[in-house]
Amino acid sequence: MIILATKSQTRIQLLANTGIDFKTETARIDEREIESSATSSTFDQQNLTQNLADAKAKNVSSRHPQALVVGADQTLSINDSYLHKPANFDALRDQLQLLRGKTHILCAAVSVCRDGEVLWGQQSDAKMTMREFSDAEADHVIKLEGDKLLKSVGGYRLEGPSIQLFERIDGDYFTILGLPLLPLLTALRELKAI
Ligand SMILES: Nc1nc2c(ncn2[C@H]2C[C@H](O)[C@@H](COP(=O)(O)OP(=O)(O)OP(=O)(O)O)O2)c(=O)[nH]1
Repeated sequence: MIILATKSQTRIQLLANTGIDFKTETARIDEREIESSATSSTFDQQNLTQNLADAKAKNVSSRHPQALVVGADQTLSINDSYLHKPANFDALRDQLQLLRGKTHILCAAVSVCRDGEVLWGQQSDAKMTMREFSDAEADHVIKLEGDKLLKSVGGYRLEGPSIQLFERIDGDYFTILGLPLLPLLTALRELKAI
């Protein structure tokens, strides 16, 4: 049995769209605690993101040792600082203004675990360059998308009207949505899970 260790509707939909049969369970970890203990040393977004994905997979695997558990995480950095899912619409507007006209990095990591042991993991980055959009343009996107934007680390959903806020995107679509799907499918085939 495959378990996706997430509460993310985006990740659930991405994996469901593949036709693979799986169950979901939320990982019970303190992401901020893991992040704060990591950022005391050098800034290493890939390593932090992979550690978070591993931690989510291991946490659920501890409750389902026979299952193949997939964990994933996504971090956003700009100028070596992390941003997180906006808490409300004011924070969302502030975050979009911070990202406006600049390039930020999305890193998505995925991990496959069984009986508490990480069998495979990989992460990938995407470089996201936003336009110098106006406040009115941002408000229009927020009006169209609503609180779904608060569930996204960048405060945007690439597959929706948010795309109007972007100048350039360098990276894999699935990485941007938070689940490096193609490497995951390869790993699941190699593990004879699909
Ligand atoms: N639909 C959509 N979702 C996005 C996009 N960019 C990021 N996201 C979502 C995917 C994840 O749900 C979220 C990244 O935050 P996390 O990695 O902390 O995951 P989250 O807390 O949502 O769920 P999880 O930790 O897996 O239970 O942002 C996008 O362009 N479109």
